[in-house]
Amino acid sequence: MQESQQALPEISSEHAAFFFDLDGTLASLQPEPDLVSVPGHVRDDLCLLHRNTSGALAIISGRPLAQIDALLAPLRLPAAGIHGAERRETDGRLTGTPVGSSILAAIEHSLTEGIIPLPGVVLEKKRVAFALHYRQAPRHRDAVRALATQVAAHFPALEVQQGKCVIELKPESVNKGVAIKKFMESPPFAGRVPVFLGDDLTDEQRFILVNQLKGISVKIGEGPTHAHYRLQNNDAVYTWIKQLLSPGAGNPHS
Ligand SMILES: O=P(O)(O)OC[C@H]1O[C@H](O[C@H]2O[C@H](CO)[C@@H](O)[C@H](O)[C@H]2O)[C@H](O)[C@@H](O)[C@@H]1O
Repeated sequence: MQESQQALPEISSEHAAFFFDLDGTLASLQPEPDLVSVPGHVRDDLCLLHRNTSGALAIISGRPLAQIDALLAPLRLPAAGIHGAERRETDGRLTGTPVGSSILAAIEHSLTEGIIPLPGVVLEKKRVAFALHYRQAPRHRDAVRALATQVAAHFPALEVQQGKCVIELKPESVNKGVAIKKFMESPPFAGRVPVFLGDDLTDEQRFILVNQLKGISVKIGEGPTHAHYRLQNNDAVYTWIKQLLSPGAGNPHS
């Protein structure tokens, strides 16, 4: 893991496939998930970049597709939601990873009961995953992790994942790396250079994957990382996207 990175290289949208994380990358972190928004000018720029790449731009997020769409409306981009458990392909086709409803009900019951003695901890239920948020009650971090681990032990199809002030229970067969690889297998992504921007600890494995694919990995914010490049914050991401859209960007011959 490194602390500092070189300046981002020139990137031509003709040859790149862009993958954006949402919270912490396209949107600034907020005290609660529902308070998040993506500025209108950023949505406009994503729309242009999507067009300039002939559609090779996808959102890779822990949020469900429905929330991704609500945050980016009216855009409906190719996307992997719930860390890849839900996917919308370039042609709009939807696929999902199923988890039995009785399992989901049992987990929801255990987590709901389990957080009663942990005031300030919020349970977010996604279609096939759960997030236990402790941003408002950081003192409960260890108890939240213990609860999630204990519940996951009964359901091997699910695994525990640490995020920023959140512990998630998600299908173990999916992750953002698998989602990026799948997009890269078909047009318009295939044959392009993958560019992935993320901010979280869970994005580190994705940075390693993108490095292996000879792509461009970009960490948002501070801290050690496997990413080769860094942008300091969301505003720097917005400025960088804007630069990609300027005439001749990334094309030394124009
Ligand atoms: O993969 P991402 O797009 O980065 O999504 C990761 C999780 O983001 C959300 O939680 C995080 O953002 C919240 C709003 O800023 C913040 O309050 C929370 O502490 C963060 O963990 C979302 O609620 C989760 O479902 C996503 O998995």
